[in-house]
Amino acid sequence: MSAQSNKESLIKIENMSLEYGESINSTLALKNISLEINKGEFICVLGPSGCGKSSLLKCIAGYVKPTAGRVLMQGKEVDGPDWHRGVVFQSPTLYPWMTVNENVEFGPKMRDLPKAEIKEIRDFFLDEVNLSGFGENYTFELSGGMKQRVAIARVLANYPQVVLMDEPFGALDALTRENMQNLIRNIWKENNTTIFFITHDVDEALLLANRVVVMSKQPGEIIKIFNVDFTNQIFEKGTKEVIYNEDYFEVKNEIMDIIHSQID
Ligand SMILES: Nc1ncnc2c1ncn2[C@@H]1O[C@H](COP(=O)(O)OP(=O)(O)OP(=O)(O)O)[C@@H](O)[C@H]1O
Repeated sequence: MSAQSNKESLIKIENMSLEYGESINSTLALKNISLEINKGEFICVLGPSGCGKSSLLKCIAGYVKPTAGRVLMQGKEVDGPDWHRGVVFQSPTLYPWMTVNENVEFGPKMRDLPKAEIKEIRDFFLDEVNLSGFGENYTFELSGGMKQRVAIARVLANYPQVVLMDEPFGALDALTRENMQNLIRNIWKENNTTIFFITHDVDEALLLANRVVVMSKQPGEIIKIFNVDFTNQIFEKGTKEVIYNEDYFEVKNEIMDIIHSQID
């Protein structure tokens, strides 16, 4: 069964607007956003630079409070950060004085889990991100892609209900980026994770998401939501065949047209 046919609501954004600052110096970043994120979905958000994508993610994470409207998670209003909503940023935020093992263990330790369980969780997720064998390394000894994989393992080790990713692969070279896309797609599929993922890259969105949300220029509003299935097709056929199919180009062109119409 695809994630689309299994609709159990996890996050509900209701008529949300966000204004930074006050009076003449204020910036309206988001306007009237309504969106439902269902369990097991992989949602990618696209839009022109400065349209409010990161602001939207921060509101869902609970880092920023909307000026109007609200964000609900399983019916309860989000009123601050919480490990149920794990966040992965473009630059991995790891503790440089800790080893890879210690970084991944951090969340489960904070939750006072038994030692054996912490070790089990750590080993499981380091294996998921193909970093078994690097546990004793310090993070400064790793490449950019490896650091980002540690950051993903560290978030997943908390078993969050949703993983919020803000251009997580934006700073990586093209090959590492493709590997990371394959990795996150596999993690999503294997663990039935819910992922909310911001990107500038239309191909990245189409190759990962079940739904692609396209936003307007600032103040960010949702212009259109595309239901797509290329990510599932990749499991069956392989990346290249999907990219070169007609449906793919049709959706890609429509999204590009919308984004271009929003750039002055
Ligand atoms: N803390 C803040 N204080 C004031 N204005 C802010 C703040 N954070 C963001 N903004 C403004 O809000 C608008 C949306 O910013 P945001 O970073 O959410 O957009 P974005 O779509 O993620 O941008 P990009 O694609 O360039 O990363 C921009 O005009 C930005 O300058």
